[in-house]
Amino acid sequence: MATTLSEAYRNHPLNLHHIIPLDFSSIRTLPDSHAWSQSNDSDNNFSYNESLSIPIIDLIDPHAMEQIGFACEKWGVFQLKNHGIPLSVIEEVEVESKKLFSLPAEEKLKALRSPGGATGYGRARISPFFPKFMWHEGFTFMGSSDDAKKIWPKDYERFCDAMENYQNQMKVLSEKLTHMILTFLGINNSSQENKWVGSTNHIGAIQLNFYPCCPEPNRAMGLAPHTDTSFLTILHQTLTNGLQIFKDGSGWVPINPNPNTLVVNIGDILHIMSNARFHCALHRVVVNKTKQRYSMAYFYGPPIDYVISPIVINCVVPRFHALTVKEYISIKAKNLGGALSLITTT
Ligand SMILES: O=C(O)CCC(=O)C(=O)O
Ligand SMILES: [Fe+2]
Repeated sequence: MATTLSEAYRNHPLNLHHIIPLDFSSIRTLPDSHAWSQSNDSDNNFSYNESLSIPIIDLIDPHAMEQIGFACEKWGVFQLKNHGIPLSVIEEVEVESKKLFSLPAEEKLKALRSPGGATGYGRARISPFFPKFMWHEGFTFMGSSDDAKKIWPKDYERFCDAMENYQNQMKVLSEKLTHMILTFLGINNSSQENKWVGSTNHIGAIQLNFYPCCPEPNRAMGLAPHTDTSFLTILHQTLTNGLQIFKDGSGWVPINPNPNTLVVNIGDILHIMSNARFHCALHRVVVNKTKQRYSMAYFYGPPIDYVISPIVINCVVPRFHALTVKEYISIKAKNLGGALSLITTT
């Protein structure tokens, strides 16, 4: 599974030689390399709409499937409670994540993601599309202990066990949500669209994110606006605000953390499969002056040779051309936000 996603990224090397091993904790003023706006235009860039809130769905509610379907149509994102992931599994991954990001820069750089690689420490994959650096560090894990061994040659097991437990739990939850979502879309469990769900032949990756305190949060960007390439993403965030979703007509809407609640968002692949019936949520992360923020995302989707095509019922015209996951990853790696419009049929 890990090798397959690596294969898709190998053809799109990221030029990481200009990564700034910025020791965020020692910085007192915002460097120009990280300044996204002038001090006088910051209000426009970072304003948001607090009058709206993203639905919170209880997974054990008998109507959860319909509620999830409606949330996907309206928002492309929802919050999930009673999700069944043990608190201890989430706490462990949080502890290990904090341990990793608190290391000195030179330790973390031992596991720097190679240009054609898919895992390890480094900047966000979307970085090359933006002129400024983000106030963010990331680490991608896909089941292998190789990167952790570079950082902790003898003492990597705790970290890897925590990541693996989290990954296994997230996979089970993703499969459950996927069955509910496909059923909502009118696809039965034995059909072709469902075959990858529950098999080992899928893509599952953990993305650890860290947003250090920032001296000028109104001029810096934690994670720039993007949609996820996944089928769906499940995210745990620590108790610091920062994640926002873009809603047409309303602007940026915060998804502030709720204890014991995960955030689930629709990625490009499900947006295509739903023939654009489901929204794929554009999201970003803003930063904070006094509070650090961590998040742990699990990206879930079909294997790279799976053909993504819109599920169309009642002679509705497909809005996207069919293509493999690998082809879509390749288009996204070159076009980011423009990728979907390149595969539309009209
Ligand atoms: O940190 C967050 O809340 C969002 C992270 C995210 O969007 C991502 O890893 O793709
Ligand atoms: Fe994301």
